[in-house]
Amino acid sequence: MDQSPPSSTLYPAMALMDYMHAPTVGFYYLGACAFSLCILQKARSIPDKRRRGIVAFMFAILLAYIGEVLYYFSRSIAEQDYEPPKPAAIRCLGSILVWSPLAYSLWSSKSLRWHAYFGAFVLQFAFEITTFLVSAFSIPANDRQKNVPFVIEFIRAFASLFLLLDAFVVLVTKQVETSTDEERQSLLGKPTDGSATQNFNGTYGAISQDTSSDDEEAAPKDDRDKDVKAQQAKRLEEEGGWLGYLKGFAVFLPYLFPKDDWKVMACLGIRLVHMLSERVLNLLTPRQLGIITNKLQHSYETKSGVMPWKDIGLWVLFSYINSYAGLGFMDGIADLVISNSAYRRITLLAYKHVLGLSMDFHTSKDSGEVLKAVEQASSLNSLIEMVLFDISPILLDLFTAMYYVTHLFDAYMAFIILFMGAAYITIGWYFTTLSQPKRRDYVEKQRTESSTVNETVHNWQTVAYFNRLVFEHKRYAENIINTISAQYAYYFRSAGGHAAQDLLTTVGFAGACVLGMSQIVTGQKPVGNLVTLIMYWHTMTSPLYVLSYSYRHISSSLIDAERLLQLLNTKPTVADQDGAKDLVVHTGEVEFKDVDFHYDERKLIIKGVNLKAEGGQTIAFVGETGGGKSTMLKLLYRFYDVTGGSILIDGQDLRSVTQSSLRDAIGLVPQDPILFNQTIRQNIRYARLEATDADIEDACRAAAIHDDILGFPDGYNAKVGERGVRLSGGQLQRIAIARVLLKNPKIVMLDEATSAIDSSIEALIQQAFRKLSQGRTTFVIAHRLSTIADADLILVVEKGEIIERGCHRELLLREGGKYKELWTKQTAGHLATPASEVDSTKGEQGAAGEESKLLVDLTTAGEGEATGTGTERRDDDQGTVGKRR
Ligand SMILES: Nc1ncnc2c1ncn2[C@@H]1O[C@H](COP(=O)(O)OP(=O)(O)OP(=O)(O)O)[C@@H](O)[C@H]1O
Repeated sequence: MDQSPPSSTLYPAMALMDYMHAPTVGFYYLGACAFSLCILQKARSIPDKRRRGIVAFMFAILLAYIGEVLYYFSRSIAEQDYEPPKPAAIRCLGSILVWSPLAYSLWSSKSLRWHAYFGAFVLQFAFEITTFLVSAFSIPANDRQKNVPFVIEFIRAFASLFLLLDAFVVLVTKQVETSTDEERQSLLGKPTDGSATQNFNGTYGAISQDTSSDDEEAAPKDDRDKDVKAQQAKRLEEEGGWLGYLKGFAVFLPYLFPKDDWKVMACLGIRLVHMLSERVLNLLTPRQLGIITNKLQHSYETKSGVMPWKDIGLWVLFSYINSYAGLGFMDGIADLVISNSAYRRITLLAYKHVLGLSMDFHTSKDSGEVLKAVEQASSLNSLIEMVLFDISPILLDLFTAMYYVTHLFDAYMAFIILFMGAAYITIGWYFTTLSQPKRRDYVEKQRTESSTVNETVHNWQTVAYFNRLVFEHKRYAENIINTISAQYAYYFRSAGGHAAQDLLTTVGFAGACVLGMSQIVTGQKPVGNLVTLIMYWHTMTSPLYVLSYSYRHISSSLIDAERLLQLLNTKPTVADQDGAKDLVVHTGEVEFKDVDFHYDERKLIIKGVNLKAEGGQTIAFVGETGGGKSTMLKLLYRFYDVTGGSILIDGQDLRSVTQSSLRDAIGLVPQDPILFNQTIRQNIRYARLEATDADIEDACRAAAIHDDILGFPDGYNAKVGERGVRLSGGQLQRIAIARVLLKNPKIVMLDEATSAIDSSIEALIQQAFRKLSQGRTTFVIAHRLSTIADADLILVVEKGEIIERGCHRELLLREGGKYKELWTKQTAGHLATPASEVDSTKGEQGAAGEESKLLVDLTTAGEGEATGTGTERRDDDQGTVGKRR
C-alpha cells in the first residue's frame, strides 16, 4: 500500500505547495523581524507559562516533521523499490530547518516581536490545514488510520491550530511589560556599560560587543565609541527606526556618487556591470565545464574522437572574462577611482568643516575624536560598497544557487546547501559572540603591555632614580604572560568556530557529492552535472564566510559613519551672516558697547563692558587672573559672539562683517604661541604667504630674534619641533611677535606677550612694539604693569567688569584703587619709590623722550610674588631645548 501523502501525489499544485511551505514561513518570519527592526517596533515579554505552552506546541510540530522524515527514511531502507515522495520530504526537512531556530529563539528570548511569530503561525496553520484537508478528501476513509503520513499531518494540523490560538491570545492580551529588545540589540550588540540605555528605555544601537571591527584596538575603541553609540541610539529613537536612521546618511550620497563627475559615474557603471556579469559567469563557467565533460564522456563512449572545441572556447572565454585579467581588472581600477573620489570628497568636507567650526567646539571636543572622524570619513564608502557589491550579490548568488542545483540534481541538493549555509552563518555568529569578550580581553592586555613599555621608557629617569629596574622588568614580564594567555583564550574560541565551520563545509561537500554520485550511478544525471557542482561549490560557499562576519563590519562602519554625521551636523556657533560684508578698517577705532558674554549661560563672564579705543591708541587690560581679559580679546577676534551688547570696529558691528576680513585686520600674539613643526622661515611666512625672505628677516630683526635664529646651525631653515618644542619660551614668543609684525595688521592684540621674555630682551621687544603700535590700535594684556605704564588707557578688569580706568598716572593717584594696590605689590621691596616719585620719573621719561617709556621693569625679584598669579615664566632666553614642556 502506498502510504505517501496523497496531497502531493494526486495534485501537482500540492507538490508546489509542499516545496513552498518551509521557505514561505521562514522568509516571512525573517522579513517581519527585519521590518519591525526597521520601524523599531517594541518587543514584548511573554509570561513564562504561556511561553512554555507555545514552545511545547512548536516542539510537537517539530517532532512530527522529524517523525515523518524518519518514516520515509526507514521505509526507503526497508523497501528497495520505495522512493519517498520528494515534495513531502522536502517540506519536512525544510520545516525542521525553519522550526528549530524559531522554537529555540522563542525559548531563549525574554522579549519578542510577537507579530513576526504570529504571522509565521498563521502561515503554518494555513499550509498544514490545507495539506491535511486535501489528504483527508483524497484518502479513502478506511485507509486513513493506516496511512502514517496522514496521521502525522493530522497531529501537526491540530498542533498548528492550538499554536495559533495560543498565539492569538498572546496577541490580544494586554502587554505585560515592555522590556529590553534583545533582538534589537543583537544587530549591534549588547550594551556593556549602559551608556545608551541611560537615556533611552530601548537599547537600540547600544552597540558594544559585536560592533568591534577587526582592528586591534577594539577595547579602547569601545570606550571611545560610547558617546557616538549613545547618539546613534538617540537618532534611531528620533527617526523611528532603521529606515529613517539610514536615510540620515543620504546627505553623503552626492559625495560618494557625484552625478556631475562623469568619471566616477562611469566607474560605478563598470562596477555594476561587473557585479552582474560576475553573477552570470559564476554560473556559466562551471556549467560550461559540465557540458564539456558530458561531451567528452560521449566521445569516450562512442570513441568518436571529437573534441568539443566550441564549448572549450566558450569555457576559456567565460573564465577569462570572469578573471582579474578580464573584467576584474577594470572593476579593480573602477573601485579605486570611486574609493579615492569618495575619500577625497568626504575627508576634505570633514576637514573643512572642522576647521570652520567655532572655538567652543574645539575647546569642548576631544581632538582625538575629531581627528578620527575626519580620518575615517571614508568608512562610509566602504560601508556602501560592502552592502552594494559584497552582500547584495551574495544573496543573489544564494538564490541562484538554490535554483540551479535543484535544476542540476534535485531539491534534496538545494536542501543540503541551504542547510549548510544556515548552519554556517549560525556557527559564525555563535562563535563570534562567544569569542568577543576574550578578544576584548586580549586587546586590553595588549594595550596594557605596550603602555607599560611606553611608560617606563619615557620615565626612564624615575626608574633609575628609584632603582626599580628589577621591579619594572618583572612587571613587564607579567604583562607579556597575561597577553599571551589572553591570546590563547581568544584563539581557542575563534579557531574553534573556524574549525566547526570548515567541518561543516567538508561534510556538506561530501554529502552533496555523494548525493550527486548516487544519481549518476543510477543514470538519472550525467557526470557533467557533478563536475559543474564541484566547480560551482566554491562560488556558493566562499561568500558564506563574508556573510557570517559582515554584520560586525557593518555595525562598526555605521559607528564611524555616525561619528562623521554628528560632526558634520555640528554647526559653527559663530558664522558669517547672509550678505556679510568685508570689514573696512579706516582708523582702527574699536568700541565695546554694553558687552555681556558667557561661556555657560549659568555664569556671566563679561558684564556690561563699555570701552572705546581711538584708532592708534594703546589699551591695556590688567587685573587678577580669571577676570576675563583674554575673553575680551577673544570676543574682539570673534572667536565667540557677544551674548549682549555689541563690538564695533570703525562703526561696523563685528557680527555684520565676514570673519575672514576681520581676522585679516587683527594680529594676535597669544599667551602660549604654538608653531607648526616646520622651519622657522615657514612658520613666520605663515602670517603673510607672499612675504619675501627679506621681509621675514626684517620682521625678525624688529622682534629681536634674528640673531638667535642665525645662531642655530640651520638658521632660518631650522625645524622648530612639534608645537615649537625646540625653542625656548622667549624665542617662541619673539617668533610669534615677528609673525604679527610681518602680518602688519591695523589692530594688534598682545596677550601676556612678554611674559616669558628676559628683561634685557624685553627692552628690545618693547621698542619693536612701540614701532608696531604706531598708527595701530593695540590691546595689551599684561600682569607686569611696568610693561603697560605708557598705555593710553589702562583698564582694570575684575570678575568681568571694568572697575577702574585711566592712564598710569591717574590710576596711581587713586587712593585705595586696585591698580595702585597691584602696582604697590609689584614694586614692594624692590623699588621703594612712592607713586609720586614714579610719576615724576615718568614725567622725566616723558621729557627725555620715548626711549625707556615702557621699560620700568620692576619685576626683577620673583615674578610669582610680583603678580600673585604664578602664571609667568622666566625661561632662559638663550636656551634652545624645549624647557617649557
Ligand atoms: N572656553 C571656556 N569655557 C568656559 N569657561 C571659560 C573658557 N575660557 C575661559 N573661561 C572662564 O572665563 C573666565 C575668564 O577667563 P579669561 O581667560 O578671560 O581670564 P583672564 O583674565 O584672561 O585670566 P588670565 O589672566 O589668567 O589669563 C575664567 O573664569 C575662566 O575659567
